[in-house]
Amino acid sequence: MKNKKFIISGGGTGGHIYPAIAIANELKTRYPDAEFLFVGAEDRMEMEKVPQAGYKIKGLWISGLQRSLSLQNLAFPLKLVSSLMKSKSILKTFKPDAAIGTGGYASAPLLRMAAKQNIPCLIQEQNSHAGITNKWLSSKVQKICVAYEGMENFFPSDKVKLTGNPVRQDLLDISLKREEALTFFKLNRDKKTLLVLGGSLGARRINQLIEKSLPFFERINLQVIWQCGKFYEETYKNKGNENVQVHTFLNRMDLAYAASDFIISRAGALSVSELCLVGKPVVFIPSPNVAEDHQTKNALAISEKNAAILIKENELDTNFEKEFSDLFSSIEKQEMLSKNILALAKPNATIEIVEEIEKLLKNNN
Ligand SMILES: CC(=O)N[C@H]1[C@@H](OP(=O)(O)OP(=O)(O)OC[C@H]2O[C@@H](n3ccc(=O)[nH]c3=O)[C@H](O)[C@@H]2O)O[C@H](CO)[C@@H](O)[C@@H]1O
Repeated sequence: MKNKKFIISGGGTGGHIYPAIAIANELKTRYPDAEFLFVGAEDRMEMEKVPQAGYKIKGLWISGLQRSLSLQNLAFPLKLVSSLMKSKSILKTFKPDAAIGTGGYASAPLLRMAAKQNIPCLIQEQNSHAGITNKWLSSKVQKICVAYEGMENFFPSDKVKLTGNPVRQDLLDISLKREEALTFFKLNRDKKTLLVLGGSLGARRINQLIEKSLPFFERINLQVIWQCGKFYEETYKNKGNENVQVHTFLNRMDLAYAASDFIISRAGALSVSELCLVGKPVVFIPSPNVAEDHQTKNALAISEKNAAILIKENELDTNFEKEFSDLFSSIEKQEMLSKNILALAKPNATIEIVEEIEKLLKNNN
């Protein structure tokens, strides 16, 4: 039997890249001889993160349409045509058995051309509000795996399958990695640890809050692992001290989660799914600057079940210290949040998505 070939496209931000890598890893365990090719946008973070995960990637000259009027939009039709042509040629050479898209603009031309060539196509939507690319592709692909109920509002209902978001397997058993994690981050074992996450690119407002709150964290004797994001590296890289470590990006998220006792995080879809598996007390500070305010919806789905604390950006100045102090001083509250958020985890999502891909392969034989 000929070895399987899978082409996978998703990127722009970590929220699209890591689901793609999780799906590839699961496919690889089932088809150890399979060939994989990723397709991304040539100037985005997938071009670095995908090879780091051990996969080949080709870049397309493509970017998203800016929401505001912008000169960049003038080049968009040209980029789209060029990406469609390059996708066609990549597909012709690689000849995949299936194409998988996890959102982000590079997946639009690739999956569009794959569908046109009758290659079985599956897309995965991470958010409770469908992204532009996935909406555009939904009529062309065979299967759409989603993480939230009610996605039939965006997609043809007969194609939708509720699986949850595919999360990297190394996050599944982090409780066993606590010791390794404390050593890895050189943490003081007598102090509690706060992990601060601004999403894959970092978050300006969270960084401002953390900088302002450092004396408060010092007062309550808390040590901090602070992921500031690559855009904010210059501003914050020297703000660390004995108790505070500043990182641009954390490559070992499993150990960062394992080391932490409290987590402050943006509410990107993948972060939320990962935090459910991790099961620690979380304060969500959703970005208000994303389409349809979807991060607030992601966070509300958790906080409404008493499974995390949600503080909106415009309430940080008045509420943060009080809410965090209450959490810090109440073991009961910490345990309740941990228990409730763990109950929302969907650890089998990746497996279920791969089973859907296998069904497509069978139907195509
Ligand atoms: C500003 C923006 O447009 N954000 C969107 C983007 O978020 P973003 O790219 O931040 O995505 P998520 O929060 O969903 O996921 C972040 C991913 O990056 C990883 N990570 C993060 C920091 C780090 O230092 N190391 C690391 O590995 C996390 O473990 C996670 O796997 O895509 C998400 C999924 O479509 C959306 O819900 C978000 O609204």
